Formats: sequence, structure tokens, C-alpha cells
Amino acid sequence: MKLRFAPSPTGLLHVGNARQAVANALHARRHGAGFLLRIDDTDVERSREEHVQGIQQDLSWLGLQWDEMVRQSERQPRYAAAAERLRHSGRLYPCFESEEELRAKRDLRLRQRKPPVYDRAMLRITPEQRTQAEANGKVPYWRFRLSDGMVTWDDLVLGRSQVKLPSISDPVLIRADGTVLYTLASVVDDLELGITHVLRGEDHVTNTGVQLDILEALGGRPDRFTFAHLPLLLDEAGGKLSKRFDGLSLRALRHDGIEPAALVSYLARLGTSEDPHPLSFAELASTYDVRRVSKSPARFDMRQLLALNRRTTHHMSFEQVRDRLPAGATEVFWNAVRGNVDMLSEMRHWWDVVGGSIVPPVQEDEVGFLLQALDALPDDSAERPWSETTWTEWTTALRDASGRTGRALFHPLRLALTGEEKGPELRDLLPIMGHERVSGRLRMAAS
Ligand SMILES: Nc1ncnc2c1ncn2[C@@H]1O[C@H](COP(=O)(O)OP(=O)(O)OP(=O)(O)O)[C@@H](O)[C@H]1O
Repeated sequence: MKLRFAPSPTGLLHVGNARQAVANALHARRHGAGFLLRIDDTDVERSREEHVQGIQQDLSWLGLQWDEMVRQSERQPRYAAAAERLRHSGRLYPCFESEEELRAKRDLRLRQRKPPVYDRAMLRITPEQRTQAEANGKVPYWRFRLSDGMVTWDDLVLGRSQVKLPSISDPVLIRADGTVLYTLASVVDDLELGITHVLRGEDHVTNTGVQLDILEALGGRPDRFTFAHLPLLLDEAGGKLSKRFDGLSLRALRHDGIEPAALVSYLARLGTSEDPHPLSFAELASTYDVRRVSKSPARFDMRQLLALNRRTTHHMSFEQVRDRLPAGATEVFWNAVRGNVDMLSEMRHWWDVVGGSIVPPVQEDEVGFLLQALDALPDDSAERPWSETTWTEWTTALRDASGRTGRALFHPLRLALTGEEKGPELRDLLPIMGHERVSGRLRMAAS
């Protein structure tokens, strides 16, 4: 058993692509199958080496491991040999129509209310006409003659699926410059590299019909393959995701401070009835079943991912995050703040709050109370250094002195000390901030 994830290196991987990568990796792990990373770089115009590197970095960041990697650009002779076999059996035929001619034919068929399917005119040209076209300098490109019937398969996600081949144009498999198109390359690779399970996006359903037909023409057995087409992931507004826009790329999420474990847990459960929990890859794989993924399109929900990210971050140890924390941040600081951030990147702000300098808002209505608070602030001395009891000591004294309780007591203090309405327990922050910083901020807020 062997699976593959086959992205084209035409941009940054987005969460939709990642959904497929995660599904393949989990399915492979669950069943002890091989996992191939295939770089679909047959489109030389759009493929870029930097994106090949980016894909590997993004998948590694997610914690996904592949057993081998192949690039389609390095397998051209295999595709040429397959094309030769198809030519030999009469399934590949040369075409000379230009794009304009094809467009005119398509428009005519549409006006005649016929489906805009290629009319196979080139299948009927005589050898003389072909020689004439070539003598006129035309170089053919090659189409595959599809069968007449229906292709069916049992899809692990979509259930019984079918593609009616007569309603599809014969696909071009070889361009005039001799380069092969993805449709053929993918079939040759799946056959020759021993793939058994194809888990990919729903955008490939028609391709599956066509590719199964090509596969049979190449002597392959369609029943060797199991397919699962997962619905496409939409952005929060219900729009399409694109490798050309950065918004929901893995790189952007990584820079924003999303934890890979949270993202993998989120994507693994997306579109299933199970609530996402922060689980390890091994835990997710032990129960992963692609058949539980719903047929309906799924929408990316940043709030849900952030909630999961918060839970993941909360459970991370200082050792796990130490290299990603602001310079100087201590374990005490991490333990005080980790339950209060959606993303690790927010740590920079909290480190400024407790270990750096911020300017708290002036609280004109609270000047008297803040000066009273300053008065009641316990000393921080070598004999009695500030500790986790200092906060209670201070606020109890202040309560007695001011007669305030609850929000009226705590809110002006929080705002003065952190500049924020909410945040980690001040009991924990106070000893890290130290007397000088705390008294300075109380004075600033009261000035
Ligand atoms: N929005 C999406 N949701 C889920 N899967 C997707 C989405 N877009 C693409 N995929 C899947 O990602 C995998 C990698 O495909 P591919 O690299 O062709 O992505 P793409 O985003 O469609 O890019 P391109 O525009 O270059 O074709 C395929 O299985 C494809 O079906």
C-alpha cells in the first residue's frame, strides 16, 4: 500500500493543500503504508525551485514525513515511453487546430446548444492532410481518444462515483513542444511508482475518470487503486483558496505563531463530526478514517484554529518553546503567560509588559486611587523579596484603605500595570515585573 501527495510548485502551500497532505500522511501512518512526495512540475512556466523548497519546509514544519520524493521533470523519458505506447495502440492522435480555431468551434457548439466538447475532427484527417499540415510548418500536439463509456469507482469520501467520458473533450497529453501534461504524467507515476491510494481534492474528480481510462489503455488495472476525493476547503467568506494569495498559506500561519500540531489536529478533524482536540500525529493517525470526512465543502474557521492553538500552546513546556521566546524570557514568565495567548507570537507583547517598557493609559478619574495603591505597595527587599503572595498582600491592604472591592479595586491596577483590560494573573506577573516597573507605571497612569 502506498500513497502520495502531489503538489505543483507554483506558489505557497495553503491550508487546503495541507488538508490533503495531512489526510495522506495520516492514512499512510494508520495503515503502515509508504508515503511519496511527488513534485508535479510539468508546467515549466509556472513551476519554481523556490516553491519546491517551500513545500518541503512547510510539510516538515507540519511534522509530516515522506519516504521518498520524486520530481516529474526528472521522469520525462518515462512519460515519452508511455506516450509512444499510446500512439502505437492508436489512442493518441495528432492535432493541428490552433487555440482560435478551437475557441470558434466551442462558441459555435454553445450557440447550437450543444455541449462544448471537442469534435474529434483531427481523428478524421487523412495521412495526406497530415503531411500537408506538417509541410506547412505545423507541429502537432497529441490528444488521447477517450472511451465511450462511463467510468465508475467507489470513492472513500464521495461514495459511488461516475464520470461520463463522452461529455469530456479528449485531453491533450503531449504539447507541440513534446512536453507532457500532468494528466498523463500522473497516471504513469501512479502506475510505475506503485501507488495504491489516491487521496486528493474534489477538483480532481473528472481527472480521475479520464486518468482511469488512460490507465487502462496503458495496461494498468483500475481496481488496484482506491480513491478518496476530499471537498475543497473554502476561506472564511466561502471563497476559493489560491496558491497565489498569501492569506492562508502555511508560511503566513507559521509566521503568525500557529503551532503545527494545532493545525494538523484541526485539519485532521475538519469536516468530520468529531471535535478537534490537540493531539499528536501518532494519536491522530491511530484513529484516522478518511471515510468520516463529509462530502460537503468545509470552511476554514480561524476562531476554531486559534482556540485549538491556545490549548496546544498552554500545554507546551518551557523547553519546547524556549528558542522562540523573546530574549531573556524565563520559565516563570512562560508559566505565568502561556494560558493567556492564542499564539506564541503574542509573547513578545507580554514580555514588553513584564520585562520591558510600555506606556499605560493615563486614568484621570483614578488618580487618587492609584496614588493610594502606590502608597500601599509592599517593599521589595532582600529580606522580603516579592513573591506570589505579594499581590494578595498589596490588594488586601489597598481594599482596606480604599474601601473598594471587585472590579473597582482590580481594574485600574490591571490597566496601569499592563495597559490591557485582560491578561495573565497579576499575582504571577507582579514578582517578574518588580517594584521599580510597577511603581513607575502607577505614577505614569496617575500623572
Ligand atoms: N482549496 C482546497 N481545498 C482542499 N484541497 C485543495 C484545495 N486546493 C487544492 N487542493 C488539493 O491540493 C493538492 C495539491 O494540488 P495543487 O498543487 O495542484 O494545488 P492548487 O492549489 O490547486 O494549485 P494550482 O493552482 O497550482 O493547481 C491536490 O490534492 C488538490 O486537490
